[in-house]
Amino acid sequence: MSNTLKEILAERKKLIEMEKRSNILEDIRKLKEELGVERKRISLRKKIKLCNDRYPIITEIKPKSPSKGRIMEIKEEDVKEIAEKMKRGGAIGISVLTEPKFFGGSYRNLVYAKLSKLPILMKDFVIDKYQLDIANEISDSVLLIVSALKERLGEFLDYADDLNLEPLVEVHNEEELDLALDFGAKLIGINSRDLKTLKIDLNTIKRLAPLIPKKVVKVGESGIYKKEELVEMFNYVDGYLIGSSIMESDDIERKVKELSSKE
Ligand SMILES: O=C(O)c1ccccc1NCC(=O)[C@H](O)[C@H](O)COP(=O)(O)O
Repeated sequence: MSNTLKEILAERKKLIEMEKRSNILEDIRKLKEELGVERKRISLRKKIKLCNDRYPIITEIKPKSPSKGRIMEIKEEDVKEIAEKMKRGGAIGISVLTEPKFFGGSYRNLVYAKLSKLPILMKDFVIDKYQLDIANEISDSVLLIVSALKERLGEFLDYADDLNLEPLVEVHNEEELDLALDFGAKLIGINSRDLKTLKIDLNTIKRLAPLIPKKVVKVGESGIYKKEELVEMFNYVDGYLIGSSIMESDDIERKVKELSSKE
């Protein structure tokens, strides 16, 4: 495991303990009530399958990252407008980074993003079931990273199932993919970013996607800047998750439109 991922997971563990003590669940419930947000679930998997008129992309609210540093200075109230721009641009879902230290995210951002009424993916380093309880309050889907959970993936999938939360199971190599398939994942994300080296290689998607049965919905993740790259990736996957290039753009709505459009 890389030092970065090791560091992220160690920090996450400490923060989760603090979150448990600060009763973040109650805070989320209050904010939902204040903003009038309902918990009505929408399936990302279904949205991807039903999208024919444009490329199904999930856009990510990503304020900073280990590979890029600060991408955008965001206050939580800005999240509503960013999500609206993404929706107007044609995004079929929104991924919200909730890890605070390395990605500048927050759980409260999930509530603001949900105002868009698009399916929301809670994107974090989930290692404690308490994080699924938080996702259950407001999110539609939740990311489960195989390299972070390993054999514990099964129990997290079962718990997500109990909560009726849709898991997006992230893999980066054949071994992780086998584990995801053995545990019956129905929505699989192939991350082109190696979390050990942080390097992007879109060939990872080309290599792994054909190994996934047709009934499983495949989502490519990371590293897309140009439309040509995205169009090529759609020969392999059913949906794509894009963060940095959209967040870095001067005009989020236009960038999402440009990427998602089939014209
Ligand atoms: O983005 C990073 O630097 C990073 C570092 C360590 C672990 C995970 C990381 N990113 C998480 C993601 O997978 C991306 O946020 C997501 O797929 C979007 O990627 P991109 O379009 O390249 O921003």
